[in-house]
Amino acid sequence: MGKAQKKTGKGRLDKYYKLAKEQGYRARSAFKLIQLNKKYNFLENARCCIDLCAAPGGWLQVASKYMPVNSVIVGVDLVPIKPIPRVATFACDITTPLCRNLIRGELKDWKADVVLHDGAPNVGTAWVQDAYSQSELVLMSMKLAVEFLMKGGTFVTKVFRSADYNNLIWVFNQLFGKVEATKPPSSRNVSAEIFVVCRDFLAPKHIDPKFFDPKHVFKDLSASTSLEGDKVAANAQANVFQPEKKRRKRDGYDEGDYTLFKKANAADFIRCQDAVSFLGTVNQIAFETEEEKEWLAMDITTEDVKENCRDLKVLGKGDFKALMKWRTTLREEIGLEVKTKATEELTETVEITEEVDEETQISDELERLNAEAAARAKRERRRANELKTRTIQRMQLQMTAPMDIGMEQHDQSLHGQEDIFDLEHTAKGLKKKGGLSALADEDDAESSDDEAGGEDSDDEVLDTEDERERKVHGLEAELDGLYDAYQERMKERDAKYKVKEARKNSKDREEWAGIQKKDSDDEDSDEEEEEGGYHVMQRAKERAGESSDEDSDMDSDAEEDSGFETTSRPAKRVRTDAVGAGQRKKARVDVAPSSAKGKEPLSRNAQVWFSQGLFKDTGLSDVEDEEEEEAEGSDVDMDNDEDSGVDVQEDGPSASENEDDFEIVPQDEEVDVDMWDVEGENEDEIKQEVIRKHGLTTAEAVTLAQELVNQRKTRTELVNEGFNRYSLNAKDGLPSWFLDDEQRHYKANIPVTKEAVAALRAKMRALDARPIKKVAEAKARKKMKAAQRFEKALKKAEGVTEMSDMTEREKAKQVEKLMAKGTSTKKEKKEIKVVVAKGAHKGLKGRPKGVKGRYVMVDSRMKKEVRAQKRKDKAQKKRKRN
Ligand SMILES: C[S@@+](CC[C@H](N)C(=O)[O-])C[C@H]1O[C@@H](n2cnc3c(N)ncnc32)[C@H](O)[C@@H]1O
Repeated sequence: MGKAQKKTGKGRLDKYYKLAKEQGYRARSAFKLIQLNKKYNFLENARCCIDLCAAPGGWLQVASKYMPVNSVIVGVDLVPIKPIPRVATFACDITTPLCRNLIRGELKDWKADVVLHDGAPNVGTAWVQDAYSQSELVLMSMKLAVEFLMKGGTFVTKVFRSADYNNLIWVFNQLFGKVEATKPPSSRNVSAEIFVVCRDFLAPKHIDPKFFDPKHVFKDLSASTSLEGDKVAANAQANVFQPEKKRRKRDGYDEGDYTLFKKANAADFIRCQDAVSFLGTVNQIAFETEEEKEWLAMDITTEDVKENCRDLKVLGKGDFKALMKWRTTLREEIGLEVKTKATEELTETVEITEEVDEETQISDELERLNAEAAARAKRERRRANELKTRTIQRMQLQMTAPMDIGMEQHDQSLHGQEDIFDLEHTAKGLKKKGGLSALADEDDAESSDDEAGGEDSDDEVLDTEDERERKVHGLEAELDGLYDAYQERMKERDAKYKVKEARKNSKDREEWAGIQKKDSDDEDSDEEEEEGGYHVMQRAKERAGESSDEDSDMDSDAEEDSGFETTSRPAKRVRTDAVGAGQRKKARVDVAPSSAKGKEPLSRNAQVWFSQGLFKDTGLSDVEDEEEEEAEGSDVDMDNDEDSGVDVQEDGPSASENEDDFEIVPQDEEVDVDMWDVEGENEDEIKQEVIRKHGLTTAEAVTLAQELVNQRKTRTELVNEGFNRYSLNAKDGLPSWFLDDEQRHYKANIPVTKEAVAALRAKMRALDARPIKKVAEAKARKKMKAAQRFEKALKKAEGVTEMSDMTEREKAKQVEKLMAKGTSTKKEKKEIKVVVAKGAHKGLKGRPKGVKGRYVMVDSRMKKEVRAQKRKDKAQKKRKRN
């Protein structure tokens, strides 16, 4: 038995208890209604519902959730119900006329589509209604139901499988078209409750009042009582003599007695007529009264007897015999002489039983001798299977027999929400909360309760195991599929992800970790990553066709400045192809000087070094090669390019080939796996592409170049170092999520020198600092005009100094003025006054009085008159011509 299994109170903390807590239902019974509704769908279309015996309100919560908004929901119970939105509640006894009136007041003229009843008499409390048995309560609830139900309505009620059961069903059948009894999976097996769903209310005009009269409905009960009594006795005997075998109580529970545990007083046992039946029906004999306590203190009441009285359900044959002997002795002691006869009878019975036992023992022994080995093997097998089942249950939480949870496996009654009965999900949820073991334990308990089922469990377990394997495979496949789909979606939506992918691809192809530079540190590698991101971003943009004019400006700028001409050129080509033909021409003009400039920053040493044969293959000597290419290309394109004498662009098929050269090669796992296959023809091409593409644009490449230039490394060393522990990392058969994870966290420590990083940073900074082209042009224009003004001022100043009729002081002043004017960037605006000649001034020539500085004379009508005059002149000219 599991530790988490709280069996107190019928194992209250079961999965539905937990689910109810999780989902905010007030009672685990809410799931009973959910499951009933899932099966019969009576809530979805209901507009009015009455819940009789509704406290604490679990069913009301479900009704409120599943019924359409604005439906009328009324809940009644003896105890007050905490408010629930959209639900009217009141405390009342459903068997009283007051309750009827209250419901009527609440419903007004409405009729109910559904009446629910989950009532159970509050046995053991002081309520008046205790007098009512469950069956009577059901009958009362039905009485209310038929009063408020509309034709075709549904009545759901809980009944206990007692002797009244059939009578109740008969009555239901008289009033409803369809009557079905069902036990929802959430109803505990140990509970005798069953739910009857009565649909299609016939709404007869006249209902026989006898249908609601318990005396009438249950009238044949007493007749069957003696029969029942016999059955109970027989059952009890069976319980006593075969305590290890639980007999199912198929005849229902005794009226008002729905508990399994029974305690009786010792006096009852001693004084009862049928001690055997007594022992078969009672679980414990208690010594509570003074008299009984005296019996307890007597010598004949041995420790064994006391122990046996504590738990009668585990009595062995010897125990039983001892208990019966004790009873007989005690009866004699207390002088129950009148009963002596009966005692003798009973003693005889015991003796007979003893004889039967001896026979059974002999046959048992024989049986044991014959089948001992087989039985033991079977037992062991069963135990192993039980263990397996338990493990599987724990793993899957799928309930070995789906019927344990029944229809809820695909419960959609939660309106498209997560299926609470889909234990795959539920299990996960519970697992998180540590409820898994509790669930599994509960299942264990249930399975151990049901021992009879254990015999057939072999096949079941095997099936479950196969199923489990299949399930695990299925889940894995599903997970893979989901992961792929997730990646696809990420690619589609997330530009950043594209960039990351591109970076990943390029890194995969590089796989270079050869140079072990001691002064490299984490910071450097981080910087390298940062730097690499820019280029990857550019490449990703190019692939996605995102290049813009601004980008192209940046590129051209970059190229002008770059000391890494070889690498920036291919990027340029791709870009120029991407833009339109007109732009291409312009771009080519930009390229020409940059390529010429590009060589400058390479030191002589470097140039000499890169011109070696070694770099012919690696692409680091591409400067010259590409110049040659350009020369050839220019011949082809000369005709098209009027402005440019230089053309680095090849049109036609060869151009597109080149274009392909600079596209990111889709990541091919084979490339990684076969990377050291010397005979692989593609390998060199791929390498060349990588080199051409990256060249000295990455910090690693710069480091590598430095190492080579400074003769710290030879080619052989470089190649040897290429074989490292990372190079043999085969990726065959590994799931993609694992590879992705590795990609993210398992990084080769690529040594990068600080110098390399600094060089690339400086380059980036220079790029960032450069203004865009138009601004630069405007600035240049401004500068040029300033220079022109200055020159002009200088010339004027020279003229001033040469003047002989001016004093030196005057000359100095004049020159100063001129120079100030020449260097000033501000343009002086000449203020012109507009003077309207009015009155006496009209037609006057010369400066009008009181006006200083520049002025212009205007007439108030001048504009119109001038235009009119022009029109006239024009017309005259025309006439003359004609
Ligand atoms: C099992 S509970 C109902 C649980 C409820 N369906 C839920 O989901 O929360 C049974 C209820 O019946 C109520 N009850 C018993 N006899 C009653 C009566 N005569 N009138 C009204 N309520 C009664 C009890 O007070 C108790 O709250």
